[in-house]
Amino acid sequence: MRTRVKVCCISSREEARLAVAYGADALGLVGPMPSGPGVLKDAEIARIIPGIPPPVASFLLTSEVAAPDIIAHQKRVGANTLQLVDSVEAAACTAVRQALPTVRLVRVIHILDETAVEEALQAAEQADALLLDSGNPNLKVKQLGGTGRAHNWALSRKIVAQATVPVFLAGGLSAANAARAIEEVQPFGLDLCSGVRTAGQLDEAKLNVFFQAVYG
Ligand SMILES: O=C(O)c1ccccc1N[C@@H]1O[C@H](COP(=O)(O)O)[C@@H](O)[C@H]1O
Repeated sequence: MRTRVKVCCISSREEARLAVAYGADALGLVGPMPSGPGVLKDAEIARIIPGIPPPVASFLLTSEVAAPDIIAHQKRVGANTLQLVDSVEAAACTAVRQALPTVRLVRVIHILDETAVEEALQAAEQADALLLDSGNPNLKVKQLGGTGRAHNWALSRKIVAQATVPVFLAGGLSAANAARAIEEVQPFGLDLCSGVRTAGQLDEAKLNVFFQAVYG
């Protein structure tokens, strides 16, 4: 199976074009967050999304947790996929699905310890895909992604082996560890932000070596 790639923290139409040119299957646009390097204003996200060609998916990363707020966020920007980076109740996910039946839901699980395995398998019941990242929602200023850190991939492997939906692996990925991540975790897709950036900008040379590492 071909490993899909999502390039996150897209900050302009030019970055979107570059990531798609190298083979990105999905682009991530980061809405307001308590922390992280890739945050954009909703108006900027709404300007970038119409430039993303089909069939490339547009993921809106939202830190909203209440159904009306998640729905309103999607409507402001028009993404076809919602990446829920914080902990969202099952009932809220059901309400979002009912209100936005054509929008895909990707639920993020931050891999802190073994309890993440059960959390992920339960979250999969209200998700089109899971995304395993390395944030820490328990901190005073929450980290909900974009940390540049890898987590315990043995736990991610357990989730991939048992999940009923596709699983993306994120957190500290780059050309240096992409092949090992694919071999050890066998995810549906890889998702990365800082590993293809230099001084915050999408770096074509890093994109090139990353895609070579993934596809050879
Ligand atoms: O990048 C951010 O600013 C961000 C903020 C809050 C939640 C998620 C965020 N980005 C996501 O984090 C992963 C991993 O980032 P990295 O590769 O470790 O730098 C990234 O792919 C985005 O999905």
